[in-house]
Amino acid sequence: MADLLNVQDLRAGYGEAVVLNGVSFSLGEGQTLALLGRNGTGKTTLMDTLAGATRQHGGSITLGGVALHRLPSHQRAAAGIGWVPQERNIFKSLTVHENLTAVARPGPWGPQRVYEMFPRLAERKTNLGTQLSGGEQQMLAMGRALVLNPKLLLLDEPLEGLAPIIVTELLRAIARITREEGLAAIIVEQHPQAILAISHQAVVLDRGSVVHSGAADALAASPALLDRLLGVAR
Ligand SMILES: Nc1ncnc2c1ncn2[C@@H]1O[C@H](COP(=O)(O)OP(=O)(O)OP(=O)(O)O)[C@@H](O)[C@H]1O
Repeated sequence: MADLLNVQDLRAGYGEAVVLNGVSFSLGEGQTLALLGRNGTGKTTLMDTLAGATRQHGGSITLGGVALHRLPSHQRAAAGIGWVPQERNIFKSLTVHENLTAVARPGPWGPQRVYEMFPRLAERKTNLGTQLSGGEQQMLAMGRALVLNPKLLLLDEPLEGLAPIIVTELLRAIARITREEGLAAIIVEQHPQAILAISHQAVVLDRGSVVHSGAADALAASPALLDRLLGVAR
């Protein structure tokens, strides 16, 4: 299978500070990768670096053969990165529908398809971002990334702080988008079992380096290894 994303010997961080030190991995088209690790190990820094929001000190990132290194964030979106940051960053003064139409790019994903995926958003089309619950904001943030018609979706802790019923709804949508619709994704999660269950690959970071890389189902089936890598057999 052809690689969609190739990360080689990546060094990146904030200003002069280097957080990621020699990170390498690749991801095939249509594959989902669970990005795991204890707190503060560099997961968000890696997502932000793929999206162009940190300082890259060395190494390379290619998406579909295109080098991303010199591209600013908005050009990476055009190159195929659909980034859903931890803070969600929706436009709070715009309506749900305006949030989606403001960034939509040509392709199979448009606002209508987002509403089919997230019926709650369809009901809130004319509500402002400020009027949405945390779960609805997360759905809108994902919808906004989807209407960019990306090649790779980056989801940074999409389930954090949400009620169990919303977590179930979001997990079902994420599984549909990745497993059924075949969109490649990298998903960061603190509680890995649910994400490992829908991922093909797993990468574990520790202190800015990759300490484990392999099949997601093998890691999910190894509580002792999960315990060693993440601290608890979750
Ligand atoms: N804006 C920033 N400026 C400087 N250092 C930062 C910044 N953001 C994060 N760091 C540092 O980078 C390191 C990695 O943090 P990062 O947020 O990437 O980890 P993480 O694995 O995503 O953690 P968590 O699970 O807590 O979100 C930490 O030492 C953190 O203090």
